[in-house]
Amino acid sequence: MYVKLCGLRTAADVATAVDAGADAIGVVLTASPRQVSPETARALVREVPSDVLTVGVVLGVPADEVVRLARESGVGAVQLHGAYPESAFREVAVLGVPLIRAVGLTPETDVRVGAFGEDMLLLDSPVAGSGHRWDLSALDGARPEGKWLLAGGLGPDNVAEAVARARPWGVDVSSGIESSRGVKDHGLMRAFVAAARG
Ligand SMILES: O=C(O)c1ccccc1NCC(=O)[C@H](O)[C@H](O)COP(=O)(O)O
Repeated sequence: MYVKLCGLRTAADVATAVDAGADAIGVVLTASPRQVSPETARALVREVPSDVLTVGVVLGVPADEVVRLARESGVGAVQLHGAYPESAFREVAVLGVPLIRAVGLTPETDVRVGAFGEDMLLLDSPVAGSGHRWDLSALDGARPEGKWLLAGGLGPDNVAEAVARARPWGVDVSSGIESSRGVKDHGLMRAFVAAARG
């Protein structure tokens, strides 16, 4: 089970994620209570061992700005949230790093991993980083195959049940490992990784 911990903001968050065994860590580079500057992101990702993927998370900024933010921060992958067209993925692909397409699941969603040139698909609640769960029965007629991550309102207490129901390749979390908005709880981070793999 691939585990990504998102919205990290401090060196202690990153050290805890790595020590807990996360496969990927996310830093939010655009408007959010969890946003970090490219300079802060660069300092954080520098501390991450090469076998842990560092993901820059973006929403609502144009593709050329995504490229600039990724270069300035030095992240090893980019997660594009929301209504980015395929052309935006082509533009961001100039970075030569793995891309994650993060979307809410609707009847119109293309659930083929790689349909937009991405390396992973992330199925999330309609409002990114909100901690809201969504109805997993929507997957019944539209289950992706391959490298897809489940997100949206997951936490240590519900991730095992959600994994059993949705059978994703991996999971992603932000709100469910926080003590308050934007503040990671290191105990919850460790508990989440253990529960996801349990
Ligand atoms: O966290 C944010 O504030 C955020 C802002 C803009 C784009 C994405 C954002 N977060 C993405 C994530 O944290 C996760 O990929 C995912 O949405 C899960 O969030 P949560 O439901 O809080 O676990």
